[in-house]
Amino acid sequence: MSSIMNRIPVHIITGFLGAGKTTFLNHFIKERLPERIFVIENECGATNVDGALIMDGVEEIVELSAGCLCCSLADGFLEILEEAYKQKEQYDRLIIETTGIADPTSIVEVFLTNPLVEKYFEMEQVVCLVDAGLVEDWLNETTEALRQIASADVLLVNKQDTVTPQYLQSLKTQLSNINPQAQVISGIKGVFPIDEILKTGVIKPISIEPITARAKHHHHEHGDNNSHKITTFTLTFDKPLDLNELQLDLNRIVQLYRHQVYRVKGFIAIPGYPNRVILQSVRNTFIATDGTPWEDADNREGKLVFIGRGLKKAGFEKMFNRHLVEG
Ligand SMILES: Nc1nc2c(ncn2[C@@H]2O[C@H](COP(=O)(O)OP(=O)(O)OP(=O)(O)O)[C@@H](O)[C@H]2O)c(=O)[nH]1
Repeated sequence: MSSIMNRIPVHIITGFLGAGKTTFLNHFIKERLPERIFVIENECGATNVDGALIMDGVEEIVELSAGCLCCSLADGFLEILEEAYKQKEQYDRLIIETTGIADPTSIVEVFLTNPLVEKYFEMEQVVCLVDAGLVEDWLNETTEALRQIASADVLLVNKQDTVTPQYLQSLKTQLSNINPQAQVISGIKGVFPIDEILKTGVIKPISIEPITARAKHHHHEHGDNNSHKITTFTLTFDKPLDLNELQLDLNRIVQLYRHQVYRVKGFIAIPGYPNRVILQSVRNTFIATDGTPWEDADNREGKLVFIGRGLKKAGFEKMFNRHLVEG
């Protein structure tokens, strides 16, 4: 138990090319002084410039330039984590800055599914920097930007000086519509409220409730009428689900729809179990974790938010409804 208590907090900073990740990282480090931060920088390609741009005040910067964290995670990353763990007395937090085209869920996956890594490190949140002026273009032209936005717990809309206040407002609404679970904050030059950001994170069971509650406000469809053809919808279940049966289908979803489903996250009730079961897709897997206990007064309703491209709610609804059981 004590090792769980002392796990090292991990934060992922992602965001499309040039969105302001390094600028934000420097702000983070400055704001948290005298805390010591261990930074893992991932550069895709031969030249590794980001490391040189990071300000003083970090305990250590490890640069991983052998390949994208997203595409060749394998050994290099685990070795770096092992090294980071050995030095754990020397710093307070671990921050991983991904490349501008990384899929951050591949990194999240390691922290949630590798038992050794999970024992020593605690995934706190995925922070995604968004370039206010360019993000619409990136969403139209790439899939990476959407994957990053879909997997984030916090969306930091940077470079607000490059757009009008009206546009900024509509962009923030659009981002909330895409990822209803994420907190959306706008700012400039990477300056964002770190304390507020550190409080977020839906991966931790305890915080799933308020965040899903926020999703209620955007509980409508953004399918074919959305210019990016991005679909976000929420399935609600008024009864418990048979997790064993469901698991087979969940795995089918992530295999069959892996190019379309970018994120699924939420919680369900299962018969006779006292806690919410948190379900989330992380890359090609579905992970079920323990959530907060149900209170007697709760009607055990489950909710799952789907984010992807061209997903049809009705089909998923039908599939899930097959697994509804009496509580
Ligand atoms: N106008 C404007 N420029 C900004 C702002 N924030 C950062 N920049 C500039 O945007 C450029 C990219 O910032 P970085 O922090 O290097 O972005 P990054 O996401 O780390 O970039 P990559 O690692 O190349 O993907 C730099 O020239 C920054 O000075 C902002 O709020 N407004």
